[in-house]
Amino acid sequence: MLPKKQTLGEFIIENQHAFKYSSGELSSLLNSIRLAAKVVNHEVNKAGLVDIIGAHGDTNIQGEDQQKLDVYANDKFIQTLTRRNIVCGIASEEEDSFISINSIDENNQNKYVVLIDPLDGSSNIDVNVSVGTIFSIYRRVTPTGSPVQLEDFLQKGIEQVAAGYVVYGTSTMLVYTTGDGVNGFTLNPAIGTFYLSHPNMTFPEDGNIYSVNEGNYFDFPEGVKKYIKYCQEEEGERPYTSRYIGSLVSDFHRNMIKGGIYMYPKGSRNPNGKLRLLYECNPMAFLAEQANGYASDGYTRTMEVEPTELHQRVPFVCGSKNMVNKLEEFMQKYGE
Ligand SMILES: O=P(O)(O)OC[C@H]1O[C@](O)(COP(=O)(O)O)[C@@H](O)[C@@H]1O
Ligand SMILES: [Mg+2]
Ligand SMILES: [Mg+2]
Repeated sequence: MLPKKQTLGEFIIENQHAFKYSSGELSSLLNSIRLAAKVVNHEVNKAGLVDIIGAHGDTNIQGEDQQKLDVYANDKFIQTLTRRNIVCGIASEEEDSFISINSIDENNQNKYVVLIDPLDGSSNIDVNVSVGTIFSIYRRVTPTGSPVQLEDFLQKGIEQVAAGYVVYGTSTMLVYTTGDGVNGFTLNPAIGTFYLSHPNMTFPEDGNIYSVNEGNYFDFPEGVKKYIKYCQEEEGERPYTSRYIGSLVSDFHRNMIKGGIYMYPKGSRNPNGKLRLLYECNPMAFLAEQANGYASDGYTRTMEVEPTELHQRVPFVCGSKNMVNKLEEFMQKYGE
C-alpha cells in the first residue's frame, strides 16, 4: 500500500508555522496561486483544440507580441489574487504598471505584493513544448492603510518571503519556497489536487548540462564564450550535454533535478540580457539558493541587485553552485 501523499493544501497548513510572519495570510495567498494554476493548466492542456494559441494582437510594455495564453494566464492570476482579498498590489510582465488593490473591507490592511510572469516560455506555446508561470512575493514596505507604491515592488531579491513556479509539462507541477527549502507538488488532473511528489528539492553541486541559446554565441561576453568552450572540451566529465528548451521554468526545473547551468547573458541585441529581474530572475534565484544552487549576473549575486525599474532586465546565470562559480571565474578572467 503506497503511503498517502500529502496534498499541497495540507502541506501549506502544516508548514505555515515555519514562516516567521505566520498569520495564515501567506497560506491563503499560496492557495490562490494553486487555484489559478489549475485554471490555467486546464487551458494550456487543450491549447490547439480551442482558440487559445497564437498572438493576441497587442504588445506589452517590452514591445513583445502578447500571446493569447499570456493574456489569459495574466487575467486568471490577477482575478484570483484580487478576489481573495490578500494582496495589496500586483505587478506582471503583461501589465505596463503595477496594479493597486484595495482590500474588500476598504481598510487596506493587506500586506503582500505579488510579482508574476503569468506565462513563461511564450515562444513555445504554439509548438506544444512545456511552459510555466513564475511568482515572487514580498511584504509591502509602505504602511498598510494606504495604496501600494512602486517601492513596495522594487525590493531586492533577498527580501522575498516566497517564490515559485508552475511548470505545465508532461505533468503539471507547482514548486515553491518560503525560505525553508524547496518542495514540488504534482497535479493529479483526475481529481484536481496537487500532491507532494518532490520533497526538499536540491541542485546537485555539480552537473553536466548547460542551457544557453547558442544562436547568440557570437554576441556573448568573452567570459561566457570561453565557458561554453570549456563545457564542450573533451576532459574529465566533459563535454557536458547541451539542453535548451527555451522556457526558463522548464530549463531550470530539469537542471535542478539533474544538475546543470542556465545562462542568458547580455549581448548587443540584449544589452542588459533578456530576462526580467523582478518576476523571472529573483524568484528563480531564491529557489536556486534554497535548493543549494546559486544565481548571479556573472559577477553579482542576483538577489543583491538593487531594482530600479519594474521591467528591468539583467544578465542571468543560475544552477549548480560549482558550475555557476566556474562561469564567474571565466567572467573575472576574460570579462566582457
Ligand atoms: O528565445 P530566446 O531568446 O532564447 O529566449 C528564451 C527565454 O525567453 C523566455 O521565453 C522569456 O520569458 P517569457 O516567455 O515570459 O517572455 C524564457 O522563458 C526563455 O528562457
Ligand atoms: Mg518569462
Ligand atoms: Mg511571460
